[in-house]
Amino acid sequence: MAVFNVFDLFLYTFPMTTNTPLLTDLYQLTMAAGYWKSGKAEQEAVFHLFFRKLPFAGGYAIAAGLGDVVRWLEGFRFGQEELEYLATLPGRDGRPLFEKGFLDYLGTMKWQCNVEAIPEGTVVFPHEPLLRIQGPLIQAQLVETALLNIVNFQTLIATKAARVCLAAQGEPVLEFGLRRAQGPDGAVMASRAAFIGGCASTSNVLAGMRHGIPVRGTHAHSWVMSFDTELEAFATYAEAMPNNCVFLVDTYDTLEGVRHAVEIGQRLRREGHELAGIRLDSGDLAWLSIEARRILDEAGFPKATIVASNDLDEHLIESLKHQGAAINVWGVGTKLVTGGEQAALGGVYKLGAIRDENGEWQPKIKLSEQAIKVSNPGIQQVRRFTLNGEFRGDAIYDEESGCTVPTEIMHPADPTRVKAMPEGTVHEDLLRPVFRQGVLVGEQPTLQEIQARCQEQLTHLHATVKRLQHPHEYPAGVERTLAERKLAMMVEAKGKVGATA
Ligand SMILES: Nc1ncnc2c1ncn2[C@@H]1O[C@H](COP(=O)(O)OP(=O)(O)OP(=O)(O)O)[C@@H](O)[C@H]1O
Ligand SMILES: O=P(O)(O)OC[C@H]1O[C@H](OP(=O)(O)OP(=O)(O)O)[C@H](O)[C@@H]1O
Ligand SMILES: O=C(O)c1cccnc1
Repeated sequence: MAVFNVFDLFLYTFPMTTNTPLLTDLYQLTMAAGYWKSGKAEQEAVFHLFFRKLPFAGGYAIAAGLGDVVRWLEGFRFGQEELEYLATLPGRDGRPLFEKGFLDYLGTMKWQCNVEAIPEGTVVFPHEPLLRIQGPLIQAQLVETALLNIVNFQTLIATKAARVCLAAQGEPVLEFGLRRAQGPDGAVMASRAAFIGGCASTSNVLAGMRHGIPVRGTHAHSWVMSFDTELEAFATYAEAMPNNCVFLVDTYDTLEGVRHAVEIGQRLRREGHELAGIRLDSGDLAWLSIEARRILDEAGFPKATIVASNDLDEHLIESLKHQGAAINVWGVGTKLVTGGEQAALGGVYKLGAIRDENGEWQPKIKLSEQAIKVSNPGIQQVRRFTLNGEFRGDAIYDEESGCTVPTEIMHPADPTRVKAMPEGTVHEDLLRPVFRQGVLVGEQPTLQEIQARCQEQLTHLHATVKRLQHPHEYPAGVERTLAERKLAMMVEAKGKVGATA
């Protein structure tokens, strides 16, 4: 008889053990086998991870996911179980897909790449490498899919959270998304990213334990419905949880619910506790919140908060603010943790350069019919220019050839649009070392520090860039020397295509 222990059952039901190099697309492994077979595996290469289009038609994005990338890369090794599984995979003719020699090679592989990254919580723009991976071609290739998976999703959600939190104008945003998130792993990653983007807390207790995010919550309609009356429901909750009383008042009649909350609030006060607030979850949130505020204030509860939830996003919050809603805390779930109108960020991972047999770097370019999709060649760095505390422009430049001074930034899609950085700007390079030859360097920031960085970064962006709709386009592009080199490479590559056609 098969015997299950509880732990096995848990892993079976929730296989959240994604910390394995098999979190990849099969083609990475078949290419790896090809690199190994053809003797290219150890050739040094540089890849960049970047996105081409800002999410939510917004003016900026927030880099996120690096912490999980670091954890994944630290555990990057092929164990016995993984190798045994790969050995079972058949090729199209039914014979093993992978040679034993290749699997033995994978078994001895040790992560040895250099990784540079833009710190989490930094505001970032299209085409800027968020990560730069330099090392043996086979290794830099094998990590592509997992890195994209982690960074694309968390950058998307951190950006959404930043938009929601800016709309809430500094009032706390509680992330309520677990029940509607994209599976258990997606939910925990979303809670992490939402916190980076500015959320005050999460209802997701596992994310709280994993990442140290404050956990908060109210109660559900089921609590009220399980009693004969709403008053009895609030009274019983107050007895059980006197220090966590935010009553959900809209199960039957919202304003009557607020009066019941007040009645129990008075009882709590007599017993030395305080009514923390109420939550509205349906109806006209602007009108109801104003009425609820009046009732609470008149009853002597000016400090009781009014939490609102119900399919909120940054646009609804902005609208409710314009309507003068008396809401002080915003509960946001589905549209935050799923990205709402945008389900994914389209980040990509492209080869920038490869070292030839003479030890020289050969820049590489990927052509496209669409100018915006032609990749940037070289070993890239991002230089950010600041004037009087305001971010004024970002230049992607090639580290080998350097950044010209004074710096001119060419628009990524239209090289005739050039922005010269004004005199007096100070600059910093955004990509910083994370791994040196496979070894983690420096202290990793806490999630609280990352959140603080995000808040601080946003203060340096002009308000027009942060506008929810039709934001001003921040000047982020390619530095002139790199732009000219790219153009020359495009012409040369097109010539080669023409010559062979
Ligand atoms: N004053 C307002 N201005 C703009 N939108 C609002 C306002 N008040 C509520 N909304 C939004 O309108 C949508 C519909 O609200 P409504 O109360 O009809 O929700 P519902 O989903 O039908 O209610 P229930 O949750 O009880 O099913 C929600 O997304 C809600 O956040
Ligand atoms: O609307 P979202 O932004 O996704 O926020 C989360 C929603 O989840 C809950 O509703 P649900 O109907 O699941 O349970 P409830 O009985 O607690 O309201 C809560 O009341 C919110 O409305
Ligand atoms: O605590 C809450 O109020 C809560 C938690 C999850 C989803 N909706 C609301």
